[in-house]
Amino acid sequence: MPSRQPSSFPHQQPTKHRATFIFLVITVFSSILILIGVLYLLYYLWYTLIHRTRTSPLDSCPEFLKLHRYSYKELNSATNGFSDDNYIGKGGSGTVYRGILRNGKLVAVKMLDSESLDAEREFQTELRILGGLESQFIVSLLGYCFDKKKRLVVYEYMPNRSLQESLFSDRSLNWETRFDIILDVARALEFLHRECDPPVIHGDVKPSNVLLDTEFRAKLADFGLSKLKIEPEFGVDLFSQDLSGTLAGGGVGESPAIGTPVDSSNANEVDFALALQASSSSTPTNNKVVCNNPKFGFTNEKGKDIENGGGDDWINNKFTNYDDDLGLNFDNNHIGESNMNPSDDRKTGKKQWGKDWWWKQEGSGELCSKDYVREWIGSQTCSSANPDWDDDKNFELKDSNDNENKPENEEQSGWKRHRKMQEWWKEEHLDELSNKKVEKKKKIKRKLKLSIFRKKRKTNRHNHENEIDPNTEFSFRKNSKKNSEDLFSRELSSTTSMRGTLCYVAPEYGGCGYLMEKTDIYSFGVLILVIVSGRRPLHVLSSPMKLEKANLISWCRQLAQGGDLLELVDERLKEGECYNKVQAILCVNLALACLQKMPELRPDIGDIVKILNGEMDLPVVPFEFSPSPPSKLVGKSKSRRKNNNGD
Ligand SMILES: Nc1ncnc2c1ncn2[C@@H]1O[C@H](COP(=O)(O)OP(=O)(O)OP(=O)(O)O)[C@@H](O)[C@H]1O
Repeated sequence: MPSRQPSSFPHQQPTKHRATFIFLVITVFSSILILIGVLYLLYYLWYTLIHRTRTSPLDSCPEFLKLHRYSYKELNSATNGFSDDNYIGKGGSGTVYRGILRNGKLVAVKMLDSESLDAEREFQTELRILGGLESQFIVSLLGYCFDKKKRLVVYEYMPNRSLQESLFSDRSLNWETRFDIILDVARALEFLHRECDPPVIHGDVKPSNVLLDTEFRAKLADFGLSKLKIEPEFGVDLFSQDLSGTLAGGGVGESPAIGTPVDSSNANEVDFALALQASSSSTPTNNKVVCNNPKFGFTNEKGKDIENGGGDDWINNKFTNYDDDLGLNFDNNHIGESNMNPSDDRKTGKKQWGKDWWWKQEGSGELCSKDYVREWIGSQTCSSANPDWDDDKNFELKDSNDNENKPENEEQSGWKRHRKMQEWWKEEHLDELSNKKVEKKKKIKRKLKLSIFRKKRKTNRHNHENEIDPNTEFSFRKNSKKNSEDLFSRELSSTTSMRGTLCYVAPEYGGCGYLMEKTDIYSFGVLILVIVSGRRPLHVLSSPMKLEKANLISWCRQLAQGGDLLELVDERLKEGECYNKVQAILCVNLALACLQKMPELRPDIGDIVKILNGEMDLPVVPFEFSPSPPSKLVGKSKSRRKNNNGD
């Protein structure tokens, strides 16, 4: 049998070769395609990464897309290289310059301090919130510039600058203008609280944030500290909580009370506000402690009443025993004693907070308390048209005469005081600062685990955040200028350690509590008093008689008791009797209503506008007690008032 020959072999060979060839071609092509794909992917990743670092993180937010983004070059030429000629003013977060854009539009350009993390946060908050607001009572945000480390915000230009400058300058504002400004600010708040969805809480209502146009109509500005009232941040209903459960404990280590910040990392932020508020308390007896900050370990008012078996009288006491006046109240007899955690002895031993240090006059060679306050008071020691301030200047002179042995000019002594103030604060807060540092380091570690890509950036950022330099943490004049006028020219202002502005911030907020509409209402109350009186909220004067007027809110409450509210009106208005007395009384009474300690008792902004427009009567204001300074300091004036009242 013939063997089987592979008859098809000659035909199969080329077929097999062809198949191999096709297979090879496909393999090569697909390899090339895969390679191209991988290369493209790598290129895409690289491009995105590079591109991302070159654009603003704000670009991805829809709110910012509608805002105009200016180039730094454009703003640089608009402000003539940010020249001194175009310098308008300096605030806590940056410097403001006047500028003219290429289209001829006059603008105000705020250059934020690039070093400050607060500035970065405020920059984003300002753009996110103000960028979306449109109202004739709110300053318009025209655009922004984000260039490497530089952050600039462009606003409409307000020719008459801030209310702060107008109110405390030689050109006094007449009554009509003042009343209109009050109404404008009320309308601005009405817009924010009632017409915006979600409502916006401004968080920093004060004269330097009220800007005036050509006709002196006011617009609210500076939304760097503002908040949108959105859940869940605002999910905690501050005032419908079980007060008994929350307040009864109140001691150290127990649940913090309402309005008390939960985040211990923020605790530092409130401390100084509390300290100064503590210092404002001056009634030696009968004061109840309502500070609930666990850091200080004070027993709250209700807790104390319960201890004393008087729990049911709590609400009543609230209205009759409130001391105050920048807000929180402290028992002078107990601060640093029974209410204090023994572990806090360190704080109380050296600290003078429990004893009304700011009422105390000259010390024993130590930096006296008045000097601390002077630091806070700021520019009132500089030029002013207010007759009271002349007294203050005389006092300054007297001080320097007393110290003839140590001749030093105002600038030197000012700096010396400032340094001492910083040292004092550093010493007081050293432990807290290092605790904060450790806390934040832990946070960074956690965050680093979450992201590999942003590892480097995040580390840098947070390390920077951790670099707590006590010298800058609490600085009154971070950007101090050389001349002596600037030495005192910073108004009480938001600092890196305190959110909001001292004296304007509501007691329940205290720097890091929940920002609510009623927090703005409190600040608005202070603003009304400042506008009506032409005085700053905290104003230390030389003569004992005037010392009782140092705290504007406290003084106003005393006047309310005596029924002589018009005494509060700016002397410059009183001179020619050129003001509307009915409106003035209405304003002061309204302010008192806004300054209620219990936030829910303050009127809401809708009612305030109606009251100012004469469409609604002022609600009856519950009586709140305000103390006088220690009698040895104001003995004369007190007795005089008593006599006047026929007591
Ligand atoms: N749009 C504007 N038009 C005209 N002047 C302005 C404008 N914005 C701000 N200014 C001026 O610049 C000054 C500084 O403003 P800025 O908002 O930086 O600080 P501030 O409100 O005084 O203080 P802080 O930021 O600490 O609250 C203001 O007092 C005001 O005189």
